Amino acid sequence: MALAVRMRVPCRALLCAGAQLRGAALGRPEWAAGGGDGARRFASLRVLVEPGAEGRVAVMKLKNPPVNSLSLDFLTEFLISLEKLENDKAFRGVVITSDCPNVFSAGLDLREMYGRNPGHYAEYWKAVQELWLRLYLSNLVLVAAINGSCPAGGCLMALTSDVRILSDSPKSVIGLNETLLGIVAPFWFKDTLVNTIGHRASERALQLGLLFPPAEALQVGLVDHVVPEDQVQSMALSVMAHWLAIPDHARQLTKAMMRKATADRLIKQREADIQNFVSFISRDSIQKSLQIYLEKLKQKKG
Ligand SMILES: CCCCCCCCCC/C=C/CC(=O)SCCNC(=O)CCNC(=O)[C@H](O)C(C)(C)COP(=O)(O)OP(=O)(O)OC[C@H]1O[C@@H](n2cnc3c(N)ncnc32)[C@H](O)[C@@H]1OP(=O)(O)O
Repeated sequence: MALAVRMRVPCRALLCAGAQLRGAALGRPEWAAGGGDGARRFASLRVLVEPGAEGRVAVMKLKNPPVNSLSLDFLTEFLISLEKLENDKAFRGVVITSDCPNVFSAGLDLREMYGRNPGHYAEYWKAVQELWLRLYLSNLVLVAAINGSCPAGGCLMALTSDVRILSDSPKSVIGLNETLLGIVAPFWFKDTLVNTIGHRASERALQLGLLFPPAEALQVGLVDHVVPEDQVQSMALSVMAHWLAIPDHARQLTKAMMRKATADRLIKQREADIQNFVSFISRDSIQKSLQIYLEKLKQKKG
């Protein structure tokens, strides 16, 4: 019952139950507690959660190598971890960072959107929506410690945070580059960007599929700080301390006031958005674009 009362996002429990079933069906343990404070430190295959130095802050490390693509399995494990943190009153803030060198997240997993059936596309898109809603409306202070490349869905994930710190490295580019793949960022990706950098800058960034290098990302307001790579984590914790100095109730209500209307737009038309996605992604022309893009990614190596 307590869980039901705390639920602000429809179907979350169902999604998580589905994830656990899928994990069980694959015959692997979903969670392994570790360390002296096992109750607070937990890990799934693809998400590592560690308490920060002061205990009020958790660090979530994305570890879905090689590039932290947001596969369905990754999304379900991430959502379960986040729910655990939301339900644990001891935690007030979360730093989200990557365990994969040079990449924060490559965004949505292209293999989930290419060559599958409509049922799979629908299940996948529902999980992507869920990720955005849960992060965007989180009561926790979220700080994205972006220690590498951050395109498309990776950028969306970072944009849900309250603060973004980007490593000052040539690999650390960030943006919604969907048009470069021949696909279109959904309205709620666009809304999140507009809420962060404004309408004109978003229009340009979205149409051109811009991936901003650190200095430009800072200038346009896509990130809040750019620091040397080895200072990303410490900067995130220091910014977090600043945000945690504000009383939770006042900060949380203010965050909801700023974000609820944007989230409600999707909540009101979730099913239609799923259907739009399924019919868009199933088009032959879109599948062809994705195929070409995937081939380009592979050829890059050879
Ligand atoms: C009007 C109607 C509206 C309807 C609405 C419908 C809208 C649909 C929108 C759907 C939205 C999508 C958002 C997305 O997130 S799409 C994903 C976009 N991501 C990218 O463009 C990033 C692609 N990747 C890279 O650029 C690079 O990989 C990297 C992140 C810069 C890292 O480079 P690095 O050199 O380290 O690594 P490699 O490129 O060699 O990659 C290693 C292997 O990983 C595979 N890979 C990379 N990215 C992805 C991915 N996103 N999904 C799946 N797999 C990925 C790559 O192919 C390599 O695989 P290999 O080892 O098997 O060759």
